[in-house]
Amino acid sequence: MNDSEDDVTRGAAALLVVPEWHGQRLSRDLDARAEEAKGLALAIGLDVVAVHTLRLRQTRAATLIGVGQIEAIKPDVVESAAQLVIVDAALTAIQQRNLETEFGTKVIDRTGLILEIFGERAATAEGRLQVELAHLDYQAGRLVRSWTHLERQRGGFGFLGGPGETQIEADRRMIRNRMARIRRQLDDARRTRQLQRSKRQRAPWPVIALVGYTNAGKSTFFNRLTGSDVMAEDMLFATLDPTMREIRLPGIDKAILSDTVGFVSDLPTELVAAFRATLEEVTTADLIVHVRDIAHPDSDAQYDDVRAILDSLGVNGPQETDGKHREGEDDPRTVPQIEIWNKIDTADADARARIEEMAARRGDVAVLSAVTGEGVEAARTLMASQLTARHRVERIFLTFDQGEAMAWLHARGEVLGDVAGDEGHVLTVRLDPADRARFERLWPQGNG
Ligand SMILES: Nc1nc2c(ncn2[C@@H]2O[C@H](COP(=O)(O)OP(=O)(O)OP(=O)(O)O)[C@@H](O)[C@H]2O)c(=O)[nH]1
Ligand SMILES: [Mg+2]
Repeated sequence: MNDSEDDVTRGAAALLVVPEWHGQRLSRDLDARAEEAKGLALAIGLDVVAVHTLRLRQTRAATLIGVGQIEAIKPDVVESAAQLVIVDAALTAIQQRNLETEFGTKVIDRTGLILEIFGERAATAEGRLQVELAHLDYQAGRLVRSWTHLERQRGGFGFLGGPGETQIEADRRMIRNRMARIRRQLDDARRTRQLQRSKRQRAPWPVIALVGYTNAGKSTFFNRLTGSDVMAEDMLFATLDPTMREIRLPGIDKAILSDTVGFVSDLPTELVAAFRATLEEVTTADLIVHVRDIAHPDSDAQYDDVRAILDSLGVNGPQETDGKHREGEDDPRTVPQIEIWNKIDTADADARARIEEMAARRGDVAVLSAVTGEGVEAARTLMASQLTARHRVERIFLTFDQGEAMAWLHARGEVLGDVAGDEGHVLTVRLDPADRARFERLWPQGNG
């Protein structure tokens, strides 16, 4: 095995292998997949010097890809002076090791790559713990020498140079202990966050969460709406930790807009939990805005990936077979959703006409360009109308000393009437059913 892997860092030359085999991710275009994988590599500063897309008739247990294909790639590894080979698939520990021997370089798979990015991007203490946990989980299954942020951080676990049994056992124990400690720390962090969130729920402002596939343009749209300057780049996973800002919408004085981590297909299972925790904000949002790169060749496949994650978060409500949004759904866990079909400026005239026609048939879609600003006003109006669409008119009695509840109702709903009696007010308020329930929790009616 090659011994130079510790030098593999940012700027390293990488050769990318994108295999495809029957029954796997057929919804995606192989070239688009190669582009995405390149984007992932770029996101941690690797320099992709060569790309090999492969069609496999069957996968090989020892190396995933075929012997002939390995032989075909080998000379290119040498010629391109690649220090690293990235395989855009999930490799077993054995496959990874065998390929490293064949190529004489480090080999990482898609999971390893995404873990690297998350490791580099996680900015909060909790985010870092989650990523480390995912990384340890991944490591535990493959106690071989490997290139990981963990090693870079802690100077290695001693996987170097084919460790003996005892060394591996010791490493395993160390990993288990560390994982247990992280889980405890994460539990603490989660409790703190829940506390903070329940405080925030008292705040009367509606929360809008932007979600979407990585690079769809969430941060660009966010910046346009908020006039702020969140990192928006042609880079996958530019945003990892959620960012929140106040915005104004037509008829809504104040709402909180939250930018979130981008989704990606085949998210490593080890990372799904970390990913979900990052997205917890989304589950308590008043409106989910799904930002899509509508001109991307894999736009539909990306849509399905995002919907699947939203399903797993439980925000899509009871599932219908056609996967369409439900109209007038009252399940309190269901968060209303709209779609932003972004990057319309990059579509050619024909595609644009088709896209606009499709959007016109739906009441929950806004077509726009976050870069040129075209369509953004209409999107703001759509967001505002969706926030108020489910509202019902309610009558609520408040005693004179319930000033805080009164202010909450004024901010959160639309007060249509206020009749003062001997003991208090009877307010006629247009309110979202979810807010009605929230109000009931905050100020239970009947005790005051
Ligand atoms: N042409 C065009 N480019 C856009 C548009 N919106 C965003 N982009 C570009 O797409 C790239 C990604 O934009 P971001 O806003 O960072 O995307 P994101 O969804 O926040 O990505 P992650 O944070 O990585 O998940 C950037 O290069 C943007 O300039 C658009 O409407 N038109
Ligand atoms: Mg972003």
